[in-house]
Amino acid sequence: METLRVASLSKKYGDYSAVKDISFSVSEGECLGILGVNGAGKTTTLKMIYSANKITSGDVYILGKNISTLADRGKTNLGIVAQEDMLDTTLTVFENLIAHGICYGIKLGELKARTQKLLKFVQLAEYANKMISELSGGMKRRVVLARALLNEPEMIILDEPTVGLDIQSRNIIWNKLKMLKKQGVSIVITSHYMNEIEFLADRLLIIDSGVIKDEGTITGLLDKYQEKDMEELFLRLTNNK
Ligand SMILES: Nc1ncnc2c1ncn2[C@@H]1O[C@H](COP(=O)(O)OP(=O)(O)OP(=O)(O)O)[C@@H](O)[C@H]1O
Repeated sequence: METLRVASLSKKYGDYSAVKDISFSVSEGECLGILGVNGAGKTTTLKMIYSANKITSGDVYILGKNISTLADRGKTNLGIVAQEDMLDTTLTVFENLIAHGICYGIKLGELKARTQKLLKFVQLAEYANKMISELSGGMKRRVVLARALLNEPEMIILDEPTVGLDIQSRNIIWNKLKMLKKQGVSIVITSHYMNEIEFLADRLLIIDSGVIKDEGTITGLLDKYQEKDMEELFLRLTNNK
């Protein structure tokens, strides 16, 4: 089943075209890795999918529904890990998740149970009552991942989820994402870490200057361009080689 379909999506900031007529789709339980140099248009694309950016033209369908027709756009089926953590530093870890869950209309009893389960899932159960300011960067990213999963989304969108994290924190996040994928959750992820993409992505979308340069499986693209690794492939498709 198709979880996400992006059709002829474009974004202009004033006269500048950041995303130009791109189309792709993601199936149930599939992970799509979006690669591109700084400024290629990855975040702009993701933000249009999760309704943080106004779409200039084109359509986004989540589980077959055009998001422009949804009253509460995209909220119901999406989990979002944006580049910025956007955690409330005046609240504890537990309170942050509860406040977020309330926004989704999850009943308090159920919300508390989910929060406890998710904090265990991201290995932060013992930090539940700590203030956000007492956490390391890696711990905060794990709280953001737990927060993204509170509404039990069918698709998670992650914009550079592990940037700056140590390998332990990265591994925790990667393994959790792999587990979710096995459970049928669809994932769209951007990253500058090729090993992250190699570990998680079933399919790649390489974008450059707002257009799709190519897409396919890692092995399919390596074969097509006769490159031996992802870095070489990436450099070739983004005109740096
Ligand atoms: N709010 C904005 N107003 C004007 N231009 C913007 C805005 N946001 C992004 N841009 C421009 O749009 C282009 C695409 O930016 P975007 O953030 O989507 O790139 P990206 O591929 O996510 O880059 P990075 O890897 O650095 O996160 C860039 O040229 C950027 O300067």
